[in-house]
Amino acid sequence: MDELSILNELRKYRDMDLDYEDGTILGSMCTKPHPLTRKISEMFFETNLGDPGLFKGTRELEKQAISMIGNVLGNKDAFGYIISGGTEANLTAMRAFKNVSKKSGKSLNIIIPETAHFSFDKAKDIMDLNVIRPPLTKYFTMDVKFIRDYVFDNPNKISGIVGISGCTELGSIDNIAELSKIAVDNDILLHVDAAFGGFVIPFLYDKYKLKNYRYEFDFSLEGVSSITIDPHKMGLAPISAGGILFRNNSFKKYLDVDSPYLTEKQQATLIGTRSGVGAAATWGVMKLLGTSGYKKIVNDSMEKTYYLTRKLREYGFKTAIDPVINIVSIVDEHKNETCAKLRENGFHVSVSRCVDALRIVIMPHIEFEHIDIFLDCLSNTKRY
Ligand SMILES: CC1=C(O)/C(=C\N=C/Cc2ccc(O)cc2)C(COP(=O)(O)O)=CN1
Repeated sequence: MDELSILNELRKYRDMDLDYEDGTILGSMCTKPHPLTRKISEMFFETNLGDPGLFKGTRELEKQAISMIGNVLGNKDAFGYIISGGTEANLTAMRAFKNVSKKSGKSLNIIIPETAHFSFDKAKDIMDLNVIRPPLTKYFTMDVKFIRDYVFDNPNKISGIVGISGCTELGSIDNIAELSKIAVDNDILLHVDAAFGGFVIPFLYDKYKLKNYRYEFDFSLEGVSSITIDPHKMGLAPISAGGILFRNNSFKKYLDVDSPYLTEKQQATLIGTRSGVGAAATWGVMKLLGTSGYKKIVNDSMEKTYYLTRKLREYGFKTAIDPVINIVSIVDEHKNETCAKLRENGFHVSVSRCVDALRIVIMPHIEFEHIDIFLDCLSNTKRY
């Protein structure tokens, strides 16, 4: 085949994919990347941060991107990497937990909520974590009184806590401020999974903040040791661009392995060969949008979230919780059937595991008219 026929053949497959701009993708936490990142991808498409001595400029951009994200998270000394995604970021944090615990002689007992993303199931499988699941409050956050008592009753037995800032299914935000105090009081590591919430919560207008939640989650809380925050979700960077940040580079020794044949003699990331596109695109889109740009994106999404929630109630639907961030959970005891029918009608929603509800994520590609069309489709689906 010559190049043109290869491209024509590939186009046939690409045309089978859905398009964010159609407004029918309602269950995704990714969206159309910012147009600037297309040019950046082209510029950096052959770079390899797995051998950074060959790509010193790209490595510098990764460091600056981490520093920019660190500034958003209240820590200019943050250490970390722009990696494949939130899964790799969470695995990396658990790997650091495991190695710190090994050094301190603590057993690998980690408190992780049921609302955690399934990447922690992979971490448990790979690293034999002993996971403790605390009870949840009616706001789908961990019961911090239970955690404080449990840690007190099991001195020196808990090596880490994972808190979620914007959980995958419902968007709930754990009480990180309280978890931070527990972590400091008991010399426990605290990892915050803000894969989705990290590019939402710092930019959220107060008028969208609910009184039942504590929104602080970043390094300004003394007990937070690491944070997952993904530019390829609400950061508008292209896939793959996940982020893992640690409070400082003292954590690097818990991640490094010798990499004798590379330009750097030690490598900390799980993935070896890795494109520099994610790092460069994160740098570019953050420079372009800045705080005001992300505030506009986030609060426009919240406006649409509130619009959907208001209209749902007019149609007689209920939400499992009031929207904490741009995620809406529509109570539906027949969630799987409804999800299938909506899909037959061209709408791609997802379902929650922890409640009987449809899960809608109002990403920047969703417009008000998309919401109106979806609501009509949902209402017709539920009528019969
Ligand atoms: C709190 C948290 C998450 O909501 C999460 C992913 N979430 C959602 C990933 C997703 C993206 C697009 C799509 O169409 C469907 C799902 C991950 C893993 O992030 P990933 O490895 O980049 O997918 C970690 N933590």
